[in-house]
Amino acid sequence: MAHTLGANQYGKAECRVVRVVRDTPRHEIRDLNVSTSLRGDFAAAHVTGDQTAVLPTDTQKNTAFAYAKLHGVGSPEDYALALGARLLEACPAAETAQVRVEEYGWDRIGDHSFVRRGGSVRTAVVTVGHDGTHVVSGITDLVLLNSTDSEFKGFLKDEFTTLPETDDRVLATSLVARWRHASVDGVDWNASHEAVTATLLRTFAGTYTRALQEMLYAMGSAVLDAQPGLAEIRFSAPNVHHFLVDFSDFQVDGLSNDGEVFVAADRPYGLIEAQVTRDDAPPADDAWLAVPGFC
Ligand SMILES: O=c1[nH]c(=O)c2[nH]c(=O)[nH]c2[nH]1
Repeated sequence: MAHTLGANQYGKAECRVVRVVRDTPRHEIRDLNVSTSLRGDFAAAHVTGDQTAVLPTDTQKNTAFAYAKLHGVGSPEDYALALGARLLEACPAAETAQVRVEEYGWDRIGDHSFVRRGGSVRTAVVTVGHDGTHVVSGITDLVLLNSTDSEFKGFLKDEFTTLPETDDRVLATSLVARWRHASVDGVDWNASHEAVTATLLRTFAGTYTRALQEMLYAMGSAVLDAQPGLAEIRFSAPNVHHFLVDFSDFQVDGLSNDGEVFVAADRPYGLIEAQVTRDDAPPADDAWLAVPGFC
């Protein structure tokens, strides 16, 4: 039966490009989800299998990361214009190069610390019983990032360990934190929630850590120190890995990556969970019953 190749395009979808500008101690970040598509005369690739005209999607991805450094990300439009022009030039069979960008906004909470704009959700779990009432307040999807002051080294190694040690990495998490009130009498719930959240942010921004584990304990300790009315706090913290993109194999003179361009990976992720409890905390009874997502 006769048939004809119709519309086609190809590219790399959802490159999670994170650009850190760290020329001064006050870092900037731009966080993008970048997709590229080339359209043009790619009939041979489909019909005869001849890939001569095809600029690999892998190359398109590499270019997206390299351009975050070479051109920078002043704005998504400006970056996309530069990347699109480069892809069109690099692939003669292409008639158009489309670059689609989603940018995630971050608010500053320190010189090198940021909280993702607008995503977090306040939670409350109240258990009313004949023998007592418990309130567990919390926050989910609190996305935090430190662009320095984080290391991970000195860890246990075996024959399957390949992770390089690092004394300067991006530390990012989408935090779930829940805290149990020791008493429910006379608590200003809104003020309490605001104060705990502020302590979490301030501690995340102000603490040099050697692991996410150390950060959770620091945040938990700071919250219990500042809020005598709390009995305990529990955390579930995915380690949102930001891998330094390796530019060393690119044939571009002087292109280095000194902690400036990262790929934000979504899966798999480390999942670090911890509880910090005041020594004289009243018993939790069934305050945590059916509260999901904790160790
Ligand atoms: O903060 C971290 N804690 C870990 O336990 C761990 N494991 C790992 O591979 N990276 C990290 N980072």
